[in-house]
Amino acid sequence: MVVLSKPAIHKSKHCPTFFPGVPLIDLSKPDSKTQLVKACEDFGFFKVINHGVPIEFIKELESEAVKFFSLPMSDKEKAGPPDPFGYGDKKIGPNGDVGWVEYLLLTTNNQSGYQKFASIFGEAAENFAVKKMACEILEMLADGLKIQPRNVFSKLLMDEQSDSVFRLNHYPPCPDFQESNGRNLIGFGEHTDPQIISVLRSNNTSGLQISLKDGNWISIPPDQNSFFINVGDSLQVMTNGRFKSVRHRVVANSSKSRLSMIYFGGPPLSEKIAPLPSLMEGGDSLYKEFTWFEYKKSAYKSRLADNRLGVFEKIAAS
Ligand SMILES: C=C1C[C@]23C[C@@]1(O)CC[C@H]2[C@@]12CC[C@H](O)[C@@](C)(C(=O)O1)[C@H]2[C@@H]3C(=O)O
Ligand SMILES: O=C(O)CCC(=O)C(=O)O
Ligand SMILES: [Fe+2]
Repeated sequence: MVVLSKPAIHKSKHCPTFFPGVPLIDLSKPDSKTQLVKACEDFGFFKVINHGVPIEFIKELESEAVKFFSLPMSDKEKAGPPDPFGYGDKKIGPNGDVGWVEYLLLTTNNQSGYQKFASIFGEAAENFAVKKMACEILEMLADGLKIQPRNVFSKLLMDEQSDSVFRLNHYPPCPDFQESNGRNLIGFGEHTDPQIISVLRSNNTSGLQISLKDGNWISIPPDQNSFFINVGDSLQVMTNGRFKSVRHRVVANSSKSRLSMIYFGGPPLSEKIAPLPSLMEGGDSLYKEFTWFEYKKSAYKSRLADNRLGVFEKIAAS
């Protein structure tokens, strides 16, 4: 990777330990919808097993990604810059955020100019079958919340105009960096995902951390056979704050590289993002009305760690 500027070194008061309490949900079990709702309320994050995505597809996609990131920089740069889609190195977003990461950002609706890469990864992403799984989870959540119709969330991802993104992140090992006294080199700085739902699969290298409601950071043990699900800002709004979009980050590893693949399921640009009427206690929305286009426009003016929903919150009357 070309060093452009120095990624942040994060000083945490406590060295994070692996947290045993992250909800593990077996999607084949009949009671999983209740557990899904609880996980979205308590953490905005959970791990799923028996997800139905063939492991061969995941492995195939992983080996394509390894091949891509092993290419000479001059070849990788042919797929860049990453605004809005393409190859990026260290710089994340347009507003000065940096991390110890290189990545490939792709649209899932094939309007990307990077056809060569879109065709390898775009098709693989479909085969990756994550969209189907994401929709199943969203339908189980609607059932768990007792909302009709059950495709109230999933139809947004199924829409032809769905503004979804597929991302491959590669965090090379950083051998010069000695982890000590709770200091971590940031691979991907803390943030929430703006979309409805994010589906993440990584290799067996650790690094992902989530923030609990009390603000403590916990490390998520990697599991290459499972998927990790994040509630995004849009789902927080649609549930009027009942589900929490999870703050998360990735810390770099001194000896092993981490490879992650994430599907960000988003709505069509014209979609109004607002609480579902049945979830508005006392009829009040916590948020001002906005479309996904307006939210994205505002998000792209923000820094990674910003609270992007803040400007759309209604100030509680005193
Ligand atoms: C700093 C930024 C990068 C980001 C767009 C943003 O302005 C704020 C949100 C960031 C994020 C986080 C989740 C996804 O990785 C991402 C693709 C997204 O939709 O929002 C990134 C954006 C990015 O890397 O371009
Ligand atoms: O790479 C990871 O494990 C997570 C990255 C992430 O949160 C993101 O790309 O939005
Ligand atoms: Fe994220």
